[in-house]
Amino acid sequence: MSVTAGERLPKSVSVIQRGLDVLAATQDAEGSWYGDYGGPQFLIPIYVTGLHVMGRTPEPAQREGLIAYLRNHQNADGGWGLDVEAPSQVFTSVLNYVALRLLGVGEDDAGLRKARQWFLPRGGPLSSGAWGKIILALLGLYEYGGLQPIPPELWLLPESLPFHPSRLWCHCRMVYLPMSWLYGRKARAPETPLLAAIRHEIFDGTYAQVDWAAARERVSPTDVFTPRTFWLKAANQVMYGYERLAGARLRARSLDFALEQIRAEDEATHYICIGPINKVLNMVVWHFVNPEGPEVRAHLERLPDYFYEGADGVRMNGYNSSELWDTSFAVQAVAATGETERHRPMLEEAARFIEANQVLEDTPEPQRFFRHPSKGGWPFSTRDHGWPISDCTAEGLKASLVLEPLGLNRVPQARLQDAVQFILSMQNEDGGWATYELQRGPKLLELLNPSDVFSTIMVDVSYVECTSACVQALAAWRKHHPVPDARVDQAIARGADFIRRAQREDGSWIGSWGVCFTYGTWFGVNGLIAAGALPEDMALRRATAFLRSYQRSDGAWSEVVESCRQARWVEGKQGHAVNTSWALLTLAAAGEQSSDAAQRGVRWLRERQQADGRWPPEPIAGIFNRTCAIHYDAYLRIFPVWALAVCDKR
Ligand SMILES: CC(C)=CCC[C@@H](C)[C@H]1CC[C@@]2(C)[C@@H]3CC[C@H]4C(C)(C)[C@@H](O)CC[C@@]45C[C@@]35CC[C@]12C
Repeated sequence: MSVTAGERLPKSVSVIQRGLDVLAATQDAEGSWYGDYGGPQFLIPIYVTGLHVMGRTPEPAQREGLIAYLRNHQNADGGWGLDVEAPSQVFTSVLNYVALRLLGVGEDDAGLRKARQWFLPRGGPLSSGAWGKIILALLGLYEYGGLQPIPPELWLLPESLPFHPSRLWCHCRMVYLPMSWLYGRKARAPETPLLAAIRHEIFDGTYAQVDWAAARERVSPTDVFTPRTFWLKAANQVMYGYERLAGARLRARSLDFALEQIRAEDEATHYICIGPINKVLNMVVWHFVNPEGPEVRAHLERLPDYFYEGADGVRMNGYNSSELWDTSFAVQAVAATGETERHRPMLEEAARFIEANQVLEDTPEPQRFFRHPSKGGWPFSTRDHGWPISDCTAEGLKASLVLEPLGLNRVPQARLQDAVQFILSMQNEDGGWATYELQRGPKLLELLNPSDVFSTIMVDVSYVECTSACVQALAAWRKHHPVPDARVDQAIARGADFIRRAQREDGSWIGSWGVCFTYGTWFGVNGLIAAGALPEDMALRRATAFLRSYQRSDGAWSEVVESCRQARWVEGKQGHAVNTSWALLTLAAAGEQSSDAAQRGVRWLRERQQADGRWPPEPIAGIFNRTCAIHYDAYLRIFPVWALAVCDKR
């Protein structure tokens, strides 16, 4: 049945109610939506390596689950990709091979034989992306002389230098911090017959003949997303030279400095750490410092925070959860349906979670440990994690303000004000907002990105998503708290300018943390509208025209991770409910909810719902650093309900 422009479809009541029932049924006891946050395929090997270096193995049940997971996600060609949907790379293939061997799978296992057949002809460890070599060096399966140098002395350089480590994006900084300590110590697991056997297997018996200096430069084309620049190669040359001369006293001082920073990170995050990589690496550092010490024990206790049991085995997640983020969106989605009385208990619980997870104080000595003040911010996951993010704070604030008129907000006014201050303190000079901190270094630092497989990891820069969320939150705050505040007004105006400048020629915005143009454009449009853009604004009209031009004949929208990698729209095989929801939310925000395009999308979304109230699984909708997909478990439960609610309002 075709729908003519302006014709209204019957209200999606039962579809929305079934969707809401699913949301209610899957809410956690703490009021959040806890779920899988997996996808990257380099986390389990880093974990297994860490344990092995420490002379430990996972508990038997976890061991079985990890093996199952790795087997389930081996590609048909024998390798493993950067994430579960990606084509094979040497980095993840060698590491997952080693992980399976350390977990007890035999060298003659058919899957492992196939893996060797995939990575050996491609150069094996010698042509792995950079992080693979570092992890192998820890196991003594690669020589430190074959790595790009990571001297801890970099930390002792004047902080005013544009490339001082404190200027790096905090994720990059926090991963390279323990790496620099381990590199500075040339830390290495004790040799065992198993490691000797694995070394023989992954080098096909050629380890003794390797030219390690040449190996530093080698990377398989499969692992290159960000080619090494002239500047990186030059910096590496300087650092190789330094490494040969490095004096013991300066090395010791820099190792102490790095260790102090590691301790600060551990304590500020209750040993969860900013992410799973530095979590494991920091733990390994402490193992080398004091294997029986309290730090190692504290780390071991918080390891479970990163694991999730799925039908495909035990997954290691990319964060300690996405709870605050998902809960904030869920609240806004439920509120949009208007079903707030029926779902009051669900909202009450969510409000409790949001209140309980705001960060209430700064970390100790923030300047000494290069931390932006945290008070008032919300993190992506939980308060214990301790790293607030601009847009998570914005969504936490928006959700609180949505709960307020329902009498359900539990965050006191003074703390809402703190959140506003936190957001204001995070605005960059270009008017936009980055993720965790102000932009600290020049964008040109990206020319020194040594990771091979990731892009945009060096500097925290302004993103349309973060900027839009902050503008929306400040605008919502201004409505809620109509006391004139020039700082808020200016911040909104500057944010809107940034969003306008970030719009692409074709009317879209590219997403950096979601796939891809539907995500970015949802943020771009909502940011402008929150800042006061009128329906006839050309930026909005161009954005909706862009979306309409990519609508499928069945009414849906569909994008895949390749969209982010290639920075151009790449269509999926079929419609995706999450992309369709973002597109519909955008059209509705721009006043086009009754359009033919929107109503065809609504129809597709409604028909796609299963009898159990869920939408069927679909490809991953999350992304980071342009290359790695990451799964947002709750998106399929939140966004379709939200989109149907706003597109079917009378
Ligand atoms: C250091 C590298 C290259 C890899 C480790 C992985 C992490 C960088 C990323 C894993 C989770 C991310 C994506 C995290 C998740 C939430 C987003 C967001 C949705 C809040 C977004 O709007 C702002 C950026 C995010 C914080 C993220 C940054 C990158 C990760 C930590």
